[in-house]
Amino acid sequence: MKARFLGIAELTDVPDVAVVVDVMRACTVAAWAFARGAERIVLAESLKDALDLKARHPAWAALKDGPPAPGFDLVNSPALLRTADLGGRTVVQKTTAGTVGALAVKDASLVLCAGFVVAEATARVLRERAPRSVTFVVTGEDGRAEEDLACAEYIAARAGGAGTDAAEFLRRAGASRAAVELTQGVRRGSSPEDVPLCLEVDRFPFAMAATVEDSLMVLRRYPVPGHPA
Ligand SMILES: O=C(O)[C@H](CS(=O)(=O)O)OP(=O)(O)O
Ligand SMILES: [Mg+2]
Repeated sequence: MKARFLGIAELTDVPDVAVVVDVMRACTVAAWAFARGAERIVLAESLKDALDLKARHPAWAALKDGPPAPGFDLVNSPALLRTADLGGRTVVQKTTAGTVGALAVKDASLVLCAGFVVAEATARVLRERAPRSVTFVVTGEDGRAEEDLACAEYIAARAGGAGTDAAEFLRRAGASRAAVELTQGVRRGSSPEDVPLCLEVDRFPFAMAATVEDSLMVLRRYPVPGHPA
């Protein structure tokens, strides 16, 4: 399996298989939303689209990054989400990087969304599918976000079958600009517990895949052989 690591702006073709990585925090938040019972996550193109969807579907939960805002029910924080009851609900998510990265590869035949919390499940899907090449979308900081690159490289190594120690990858992610800013409370709508939650390797047994459904990009749990979805 050949792996390439690209920022969103570097995507010039439609990949066959794409893994969209946003450790801090969109993909970690998405995984927690599923763990808290969400049925699906609609990835919105814009804040306006998110609010329009919420207005048309009042039972849905709208989520954005940054500070809490009128019309939105949730912020992009795993720590603040982990006590939410989202049983059976649809979440609409709009963030600066993660949701944008997923939408940028919506025409790929397989779009997985990942962070450390679903690393092995994601790698396992790749091992099973065994594509000739995988495009890792490093969503943060124009493809240079160290937490996303480290996680992408870790998943690629695991997908290659190597027995890979997570420690050095986690050290890089923990020293990233995003981790520092989240720890210092520079980023709004956050908790001091967000960084450790984003660095929990294999916290969840499921992978996450996004597909276009009725013109919306919808993220769902993706069954992993040998694990409950
Ligand atoms: O919410 C996040 O972690 C970031 C944006 S910021 O940290 O609020 O500036 O968005 P994401 O798309 O999850 O990287
Ligand atoms: Mg990010």
